[in-house]
Amino acid sequence: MRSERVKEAGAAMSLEVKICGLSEPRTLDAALDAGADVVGLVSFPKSPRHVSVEQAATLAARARGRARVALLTVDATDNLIAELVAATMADILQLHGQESPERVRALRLIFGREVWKAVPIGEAADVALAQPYWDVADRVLFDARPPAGASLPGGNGVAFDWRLLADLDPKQSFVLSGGLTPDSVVEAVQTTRARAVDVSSGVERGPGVKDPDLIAAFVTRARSAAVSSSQR
Ligand SMILES: O=C(O)c1ccccc1NCC(=O)[C@H](O)[C@H](O)COP(=O)(O)O
Repeated sequence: MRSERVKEAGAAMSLEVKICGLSEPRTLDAALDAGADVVGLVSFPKSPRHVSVEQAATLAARARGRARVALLTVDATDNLIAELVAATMADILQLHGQESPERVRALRLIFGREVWKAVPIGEAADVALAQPYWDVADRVLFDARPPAGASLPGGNGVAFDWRLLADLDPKQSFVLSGGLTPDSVVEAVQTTRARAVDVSSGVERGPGVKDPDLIAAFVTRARSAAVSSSQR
């Protein structure tokens, strides 16, 4: 019995924290110094967080050995992903477009990387959109559905109703994303019992302008959320 409790506590306390959309060494270092588990690099030219292949290579080299690197793409071609993977040796491919389950399966086979598939949540029925991805992706990343007229499929600083995830099988390992902030991450983790969280806008002073203090606060609060959840 005790070993189960210890295992559960360990699992709950091993909340993984991803800081996404890092684009310069100074704020990447802030995320690394804060203890982020994953740093996300966005390859999507319309994004204020977009980095070139060369920039991604520099940032990934800086993170190596300190955090896992997630490459974030949107309906990207094999060639672009191959170029980015070769330049960064990224650990995770985060697919944030309309990629089908078959595409997810194929990319995982081609590149041999962990694959996270973003699923947009706007209403209860949207949670079922994750169904076909559980078996092909390593993780589903639940993000808020972009608001009408948004130019980005993610990184919009919009949260969804976390209660919509209440009926998920606890064995399903997902990443909670969408509008999280240092002030909301504790409630978000306690509401969803997420084992991983992801943030971009909530640690920025402006679009694409990451703030080291907000990054540190987010990681600290997320860690405290994991501890308090494990004690419930
Ligand atoms: O961050 C972006 O600019 C972005 C652009 C295009 C597709 C996805 C993007 N971000 C994906 C992420 O993983 C974000 O961290 C996630 O959407 C949460 O963003 P936020 O609500 O701003 O915290």
